[in-house]
Amino acid sequence: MKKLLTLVLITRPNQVLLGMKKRGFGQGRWNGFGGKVEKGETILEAAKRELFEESSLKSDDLKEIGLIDFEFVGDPQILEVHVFTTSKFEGEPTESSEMRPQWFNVKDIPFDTMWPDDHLWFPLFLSGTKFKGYFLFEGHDKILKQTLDKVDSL
Ligand SMILES: CNc1nc2c(ncn2C)c(=O)[nH]1
Repeated sequence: MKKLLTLVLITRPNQVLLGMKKRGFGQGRWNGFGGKVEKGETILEAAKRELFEESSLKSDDLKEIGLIDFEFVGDPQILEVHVFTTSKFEGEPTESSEMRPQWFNVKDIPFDTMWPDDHLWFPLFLSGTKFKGYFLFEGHDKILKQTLDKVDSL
């Protein structure tokens, strides 16, 4: 049982745009922008749509840089998260019902208010290294098992 999700990380020199999730899954944590892949849309189309819906930014340059499977003890649904990034975008980051956007210096990423896996793979994303990961969570704070590998292609 896999659920396809997208995650978009927008960068500008020395900075990453994150959004404070205001409700729902991951509420209270800074994260990239993204969400579910709907029927009839590609994963890339979903990433662009969610980016616009959650931040008002538009990009035709999203590049997939990571693939992460998240499993939660007791939940048969595995989240397959496709991670994209770009530094080419249009618009101004704007708060939405879902997200409050804010630019962070790459040296001050607020990992203590992000998902506990993020500090493990962010360095790979920031260095432009493609990666595949797997994280087994117990609840939303404890990682029981993990794998993280650099890959040449996704
Ligand atoms: C469970 N950890 C985790 N889940 C995420 C993330 N982004 C989207 N989803 C669903 C993330 O960074 N970590």
